[in-house]
Amino acid sequence: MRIGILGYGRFGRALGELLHEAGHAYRAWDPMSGVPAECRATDLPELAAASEALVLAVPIAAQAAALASLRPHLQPGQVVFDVGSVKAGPCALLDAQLGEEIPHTGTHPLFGPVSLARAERPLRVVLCPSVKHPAAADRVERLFRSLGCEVLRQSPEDHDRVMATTHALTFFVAKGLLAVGAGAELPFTPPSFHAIARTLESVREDAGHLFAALQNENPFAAGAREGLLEALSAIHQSLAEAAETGGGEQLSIPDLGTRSPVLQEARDHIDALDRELVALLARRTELGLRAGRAKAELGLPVHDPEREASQLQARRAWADAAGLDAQGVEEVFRAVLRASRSAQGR
Ligand SMILES: C=C(O[C@@H]1C=C(C(=O)O)C=C[C@H]1O)C(=O)O
Repeated sequence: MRIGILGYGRFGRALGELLHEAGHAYRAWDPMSGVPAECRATDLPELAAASEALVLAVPIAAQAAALASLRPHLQPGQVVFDVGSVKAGPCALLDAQLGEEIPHTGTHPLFGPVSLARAERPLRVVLCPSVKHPAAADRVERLFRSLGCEVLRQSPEDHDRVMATTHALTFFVAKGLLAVGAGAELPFTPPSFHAIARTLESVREDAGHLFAALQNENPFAAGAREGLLEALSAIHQSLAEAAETGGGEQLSIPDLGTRSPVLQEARDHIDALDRELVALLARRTELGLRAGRAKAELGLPVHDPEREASQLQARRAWADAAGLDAQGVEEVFRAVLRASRSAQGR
């Protein structure tokens, strides 16, 4: 399928790379940011004429204007979809501006430039079909599946309701934590903070317009924020009361039931950890394939003994620092490198 991307910001560019990796031809147009010459459309009419599917990858606040300027150049054989993080407004806009005539569907890819660069998997997409165009939803679903994505269908409202308490609240809490200095360089942090520290990092890296859109364009976000603030005040209040009365009953964490025996518990943790290791190996394989494609474009061979030697040296040093047997860790990485090379076809 020939794809046209309207809007070549951070997401448009990342989507273009994903399409390219999956072997799709795409072209892009953006009046603001520089599209590389090899995939740049001359102008909007030319982009529309050359594409079977058109992706609206502009900030939500700019969707109406972008769609209005695209509309005169669209044909009924094409399909249009947006990739915005909220769905009620954008899906209504697509329906209003494209109507019965131009097939369209709303989508929200649950990944972005940061998670794609880190080769995080699985890639998931929420698809909000227009009742007017069931076949368009099927076409766009097939396109995303061909990129290796899992596709989940939802109504725009159901999508936005879930996003209000997850996406919007995560950004809200992260903003608050950053505002009180939790994102600063700190001399030490406890393990319980590590997961949220990663969230702060990705929120900081996200485009500025995203925060406003998540909060203001999602019809359920304000209610979710109020609910969270009320819940936090109630906890704050009961902490203050407990401090006064010396009690702590209402603050005790739920009873987790009988603890599993030590061996079982250790094995459960080992299984969970190995599962994480396998997920990490999958990401590493993906990154190896990406490096392989980059080397192919540069005309370099897959096997790079110099790079491997320095990798093994660094990993031995990391093992030493962690109090592990350096030789054993080196053997693990030799196996990892062999698997990575063979995934790259060598
Ligand atoms: C991925 C690459 O290709 C090969 C595999 C490597 C790896 O998996 O880390 C490293 C060097 C190469 O022999 C690369 O060059 O970075």
